[in-house]
Amino acid sequence: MITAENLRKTYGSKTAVDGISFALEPGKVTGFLGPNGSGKSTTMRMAVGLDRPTSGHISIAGKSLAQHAAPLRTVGAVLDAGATHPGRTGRQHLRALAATHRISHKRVDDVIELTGLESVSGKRIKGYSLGMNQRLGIAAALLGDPAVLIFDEPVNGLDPEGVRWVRRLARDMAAEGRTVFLSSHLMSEMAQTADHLIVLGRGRIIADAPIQDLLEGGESRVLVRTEQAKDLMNALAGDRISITCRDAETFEVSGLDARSIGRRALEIGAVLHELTPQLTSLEDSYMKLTGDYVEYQSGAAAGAAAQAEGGQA
Ligand SMILES: Nc1ncnc2c1ncn2[C@@H]1O[C@H](COP(=O)(O)OP(=O)(O)OP(=O)(O)O)[C@@H](O)[C@H]1O
Repeated sequence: MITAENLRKTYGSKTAVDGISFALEPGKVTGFLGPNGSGKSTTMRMAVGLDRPTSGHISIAGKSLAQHAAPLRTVGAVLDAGATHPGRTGRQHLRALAATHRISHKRVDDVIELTGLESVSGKRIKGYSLGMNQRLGIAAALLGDPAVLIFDEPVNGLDPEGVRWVRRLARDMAAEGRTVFLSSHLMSEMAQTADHLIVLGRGRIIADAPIQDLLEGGESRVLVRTEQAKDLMNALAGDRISITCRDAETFEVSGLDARSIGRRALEIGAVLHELTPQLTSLEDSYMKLTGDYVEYQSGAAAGAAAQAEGGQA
């Protein structure tokens, strides 16, 4: 279990993390989402004691990591996959780490197998690809069989098979009762992995909710296609109902469900060719949530965020 209370970190005049509080539950994958520069890495570094909070606390199982006798057995973290000795082989690197915690060679072999590094574990790390390095970082994190896993952008640099592997690993680890905390700046990565999301924007929490709630919190829209579009739009117009015309026969309605629209169409004798609820995608919810919090926005992203913010009007 990871708990943050009024956690704050400033670098000079820059506030990286602005007084955040959260509690992560075991048995769940919690996604830590936010645009670049929103404070995710800083929070994770403080969780594992690589950075000190300016104020507030972050603890693991009730204690700061420094207070735990065997950190590798408490938390497995992948924060910087490049932090290895390039002249060592993968196996030597893992054995050196294992030695600091009296972890057996057998366990080293187990994590090499678990992370699919058997064929390269005897090779020097300097020849590893980004994906192999990422797997090695994960192998190191798993060495002490910890109850808490913290991975910062774990799928960066992985090929599609590697991405799927990390997702499955995260889910399996949570299913075994561990607390799994994964960061990403992409909602699409989290949608398939996380049970719960904490969304950061400029150092503050802008959402802390089960994924399902974020989906349901979005505005629902229904796509309608009929030859009598004009008549049906007139019949549907009302308070808190917004209608956006797509073409002569197609429009989108928000504020009414498909059943009510179908009934109204029957009343005025309009023949419907299509009546499709548009599911709010997690990506839409995320853009809507973070649109105002992005530090540097490209033209296209700025436009999309503004559109998500302003609805369909
Ligand atoms: N050592 C540092 N010195 C000065 N500023 C820093 C330092 N570390 C982070 N920052 C700043 O703090 C803010 C938060 O950075 P952080 O790396 O935690 O964000 P992030 O959400 O992890 O982003 P990314 O996905 O780009 O890694 C950024 O504006 C960053 O420039």
